[in-house]
Amino acid sequence: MQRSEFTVASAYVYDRRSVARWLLSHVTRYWPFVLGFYLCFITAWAAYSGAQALIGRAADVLSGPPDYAALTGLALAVLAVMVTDSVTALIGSLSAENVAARVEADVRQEFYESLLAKSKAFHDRQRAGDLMARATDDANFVANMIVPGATLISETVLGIVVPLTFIFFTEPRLIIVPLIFVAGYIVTARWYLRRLMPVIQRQREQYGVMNAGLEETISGIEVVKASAREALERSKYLRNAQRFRDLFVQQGDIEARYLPLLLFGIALGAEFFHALWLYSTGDIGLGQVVAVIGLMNVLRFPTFISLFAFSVFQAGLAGARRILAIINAETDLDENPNGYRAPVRGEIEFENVSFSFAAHPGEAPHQVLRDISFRIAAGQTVAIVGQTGSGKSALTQLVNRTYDATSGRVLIDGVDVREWNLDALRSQIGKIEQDIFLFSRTIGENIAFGAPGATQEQIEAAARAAQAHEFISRLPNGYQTVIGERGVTLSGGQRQRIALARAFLANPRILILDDSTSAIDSATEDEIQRAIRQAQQGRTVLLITHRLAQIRWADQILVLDSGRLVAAGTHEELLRTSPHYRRIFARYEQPAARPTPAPAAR
Ligand SMILES: Nc1ncnc2c1ncn2[C@@H]1O[C@H](COP(=O)(O)OP(=O)(O)OP(=O)(O)O)[C@@H](O)[C@H]1O
Repeated sequence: MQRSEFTVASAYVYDRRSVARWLLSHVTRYWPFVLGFYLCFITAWAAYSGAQALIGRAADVLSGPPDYAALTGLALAVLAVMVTDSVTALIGSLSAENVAARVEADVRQEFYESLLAKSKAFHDRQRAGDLMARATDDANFVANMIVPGATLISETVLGIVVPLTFIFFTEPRLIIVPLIFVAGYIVTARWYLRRLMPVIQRQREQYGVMNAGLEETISGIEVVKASAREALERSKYLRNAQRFRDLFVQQGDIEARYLPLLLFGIALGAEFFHALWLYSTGDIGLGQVVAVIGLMNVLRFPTFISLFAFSVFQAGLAGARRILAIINAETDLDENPNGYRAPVRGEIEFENVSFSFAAHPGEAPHQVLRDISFRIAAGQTVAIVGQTGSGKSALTQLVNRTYDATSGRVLIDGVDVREWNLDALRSQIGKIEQDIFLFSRTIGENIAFGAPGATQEQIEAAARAAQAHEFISRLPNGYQTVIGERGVTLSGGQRQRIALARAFLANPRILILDDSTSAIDSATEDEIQRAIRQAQQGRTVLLITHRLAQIRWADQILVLDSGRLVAAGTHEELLRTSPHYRRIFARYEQPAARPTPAPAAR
């Protein structure tokens, strides 16, 4: 069974063992519509071919003595079958459209849920723009694969089989040429598809690459502008767009060599010749000649349209392959639905923990944490210090299972984090990241992100505790102010206070604060420090910070150096015993020459 960090109990189960099975399981979910489509289209093609046979019979009547009653009957019959053809084709199309629209929506939903279920390590390896291309464009191609792709292919098959059946019953000998044509058609169409498929697959991939580049440039537009890299980014995009265009030109080249149309022309001529020869020997009448040529002409549409239908179908198949590859991609963690659930007390223990980020294929894994052991009692505040890149963030990411330790154990309240139910564990651990992410929703919704049922009073109380209420109240719409894309309309300090309010409201038993007071002025810092001190009450806090005042308050300080825990203790102890700490302390002290707020009594 596939691992997953998130599952929807009521989700429909699709067969994901291969692309064909997956698509089939999506389509057959709506089998009554599929059945409706086929019944309608078989009727429509039978009616259309039947009309040709009736016209042939009319030609027979016309070549004999005048029989107006028979001609009127035949004309009415042609009218009736053509109306039947139109009505059933219409109902059939509606059924097919219904299936396509539903499958497209289902595929997107399934893809989205699978993305939510993947681990952070999986997302580290993916480019957001490429995932978006799969969710939007590829899902759309899957729908196109059904309408017009599969419907036109079905029409192609019906549009060949039905007229051939009518030809056989008109005159069995006249089936020879159409059968040779069908054999030639199958061989040439297969050859065409084999050439087309790799080009279309590359097209889909290239679209993902192009989209990923676009997404990166837009997300990093500030860096692009600050570095005056517009021209370079433009030429990179142009190269990607040209590669995409070239693949379409290549597709056009393959399509231009579509041989079945040429075969059809030859077959029509040969069949006409054969029919006339049988007519000249008196084996068949004029009506049969007219009917058979009419039926042969019916083959023209399916032969022609299959060129387009195959391309659309192949593009859908390539899109489906790309979507299913992500859905089926192995993820590292599992939500452990039957795992341990309990209110967290807040005790954290690392037992000989080592950790490496998953390496790219062919690369040696880069060990970030090495053989780390320590114990934090519930309710303690622990500062983690060390040079940049020493593994401070990585260490905290093992606590809430953003990643799993490569070896050793991380225990919360004496239970290995891997044995915890993932939801129970994560919902009780709050984190304020270095780079605070705010959603383009109202400030109130952002604060209530971890506690969706919170009332306005609770949201405001949390904002007050985080020293954020005042600035929020000054905003034009207060708590209803919608934050711009990626929170750009707020300053760094304001964002940090919103993140703190979010943490207050979620009220986690363990709180991780990653460098959360960097780059703010001292007045704001003072407010934030007050908020942080409040946040520390009654919970275990892991603090990654360069602020000496905060480090001094800590019950315990962990000193990391290149992924190793080189010292642990209180500020005074470490000053006496750890040269590493003294060095870090000295470095932190210099930029802190400006007044830092006095540590509050704890
Ligand atoms: N997603 C990732 N994939 C691979 N390597 C990573 C990833 N994130 C961080 N690293 C690497 O892991 C090492 C430790 O990073 P980490 O962010 O834990 O350091 P840090 O001590 O928190 O640094 P800083 O103080 O600069 O935030 C670094 O060498 C970094 O390059």
